[in-house]
Amino acid sequence: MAPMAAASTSSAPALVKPPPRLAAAFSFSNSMSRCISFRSAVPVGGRGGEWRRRLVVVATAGGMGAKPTVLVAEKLGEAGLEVLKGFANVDCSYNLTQEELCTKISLCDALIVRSGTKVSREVFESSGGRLRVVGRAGVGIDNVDLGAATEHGCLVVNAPTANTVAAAEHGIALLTAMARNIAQADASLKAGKWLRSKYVGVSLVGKTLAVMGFGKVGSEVARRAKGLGMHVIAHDPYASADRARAIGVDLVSFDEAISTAEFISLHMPLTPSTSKILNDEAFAKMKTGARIINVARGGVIDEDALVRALDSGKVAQAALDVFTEEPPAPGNKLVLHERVTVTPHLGASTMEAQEGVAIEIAEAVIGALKGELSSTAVNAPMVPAEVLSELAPYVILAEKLGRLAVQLVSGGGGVKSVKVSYATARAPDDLDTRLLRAMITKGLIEPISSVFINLVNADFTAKQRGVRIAEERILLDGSPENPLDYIQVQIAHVESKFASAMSDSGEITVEGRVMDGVPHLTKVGSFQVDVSLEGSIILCRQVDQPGMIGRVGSILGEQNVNVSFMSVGRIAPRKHAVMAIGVDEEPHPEALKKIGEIPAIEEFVFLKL
Ligand SMILES: NC(=O)c1ccc[n+]([C@@H]2O[C@H](COP(=O)([O-])OP(=O)(O)OC[C@H]3O[C@@H](n4cnc5c(N)ncnc54)[C@H](O)[C@@H]3O)[C@@H](O)[C@H]2O)c1
Ligand SMILES: O=C(O)[C@H](O)COP(=O)(O)O
Repeated sequence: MAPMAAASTSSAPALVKPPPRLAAAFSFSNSMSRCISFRSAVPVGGRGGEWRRRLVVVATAGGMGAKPTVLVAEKLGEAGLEVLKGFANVDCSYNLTQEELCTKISLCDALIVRSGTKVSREVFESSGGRLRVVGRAGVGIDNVDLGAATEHGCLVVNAPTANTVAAAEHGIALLTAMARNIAQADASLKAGKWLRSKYVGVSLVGKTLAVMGFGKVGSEVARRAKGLGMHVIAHDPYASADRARAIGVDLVSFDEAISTAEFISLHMPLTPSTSKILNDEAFAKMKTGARIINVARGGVIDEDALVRALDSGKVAQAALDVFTEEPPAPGNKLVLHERVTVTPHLGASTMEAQEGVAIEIAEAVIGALKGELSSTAVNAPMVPAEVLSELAPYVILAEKLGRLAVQLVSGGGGVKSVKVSYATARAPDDLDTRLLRAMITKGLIEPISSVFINLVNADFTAKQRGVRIAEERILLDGSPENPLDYIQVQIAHVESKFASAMSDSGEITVEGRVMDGVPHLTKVGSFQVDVSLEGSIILCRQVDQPGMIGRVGSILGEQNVNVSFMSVGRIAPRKHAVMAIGVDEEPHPEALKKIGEIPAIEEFVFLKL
């Protein structure tokens, strides 16, 4: 047992023993059966302890240190597969039915898909919690149930850039092919006909193209169309006018775009607000003889309305790479329509794009499996690596304060109103608290539930459980060198099993700081303490008198419980004091009982960190 000498009572908290090396974790897993833990904060020496990110694959279903398993459910470029194989067991199983996918998924840590696999709620439910990452080898994530992914704490990453040019080139290919009836003329000639007058086309130069969705693909299409001599306008409620102006494009309203253009090219994502955005009403506003190109998603067009517009002559032609149902059912009227040019979702299908996408998604999935926060995360905030590294010890502090606070609640389940205060000299823009909030949530909820919490599902889970977490910043004068001075967590409208943890205003209150890179508990209720946050903690309120530290220490010593820290905070000499004792092992209930029987001890609580 560690000696307990030199502990003292004073109004300033006394530090008895320096903390041993700390290695707490921001974990993407809640149990050793899950594949990753991001053990993020290991002081590696140097002044004040330098924090370095350390990524540890802790376990898979195959046991500690076993490789994770990645299911690749659609064809992926070889280069990406090679990258994956260097890190994981890779199971390439294409054309799975939903049932087969649901069966396989419980054995997989990651899943990689393109647009042809529906990653439904059922898939997440069937994974039994093992699936940590879904990688979408492409842009559109409308085939992934993001809500279900988030609820299951599963990160979704995509590969948003590698197929941009391919999609833009395909858009231009469809535009030019449609204008000159290439597909129809080709089919006709192959059928032995020579119909020169039937396939007279229309010119592009000087015509107006409306680009609907001025993102990555849309802007590349616009750039290329300008090269063809077209007048390009765009509609995108979220795009920057400066960026559009830089390539000579005017941003206009939806109605202006569709009513003034001869060609309308769709480049927005499929979302509830873009679903069937081209419908009867929109077609009615178009110029007669308008031409439509869609390399975005089939669902942004009301396909029945487009058939009607084609049949009435309102729309002269359409060129479609994407369909509401893929593959379209046999007999689909658009596919068979004489004035519609179709391709089977080939926008991203160039050799170059597929290799690029495969590498991009392989790297994103491996990063996510290692616990790194991804720059292409779709359902989690992106936290830059340098911010993460700086926040690492505060991340641990945040989780432990949450854990302590909830264990102080009698009953635990009634936590509804939490206030987190960040005392900082930094301006709000220089302190991103999302990660800290997520970790406090993890600390608050995990001890009282079977849910595991990570950055993906923290806010969702808190909301679902009716836990309201209000954040406030206490702006301090001084140097903003460190991100935070202290974090305080308060739980309101609850009773505490340790009455001294209640602040004067009636909330359970715990406060902590990072000292020399190590998280410390520095306040409980209105008592100041100082105990390094590791192992477990015993908090005792006692009548402040000599010999208390020795008595408690001897009881723990008899039980071979190692004391790592002791500190005492008191209100005034010989009145009440709160003693915080850090212990490496969980004391036997008998020892706790004996501590409780010391006459001067008024209350005590044992808390696991
Ligand atoms: N056919 C293919 O193989 C293929 C290949 C790549 C991308 N895509 C699809 O193309 C689309 C665009 O991809 P991207 O990489 O350019 O995405 P992006 O996110 O860079 O761009 C989408 C743009 O749409 C805008 N937008 C959102 N709602 C809108 C609305 N109601 N009206 C107008 N604009 C709106 C956004 O502000 C954004 O600028 C996606 O649907 C993607 O899935 C298809
Ligand atoms: O959204 C995308 O990236 C494209 O639609 C490509 O889809 P694919 O990967 O199925 O070709």
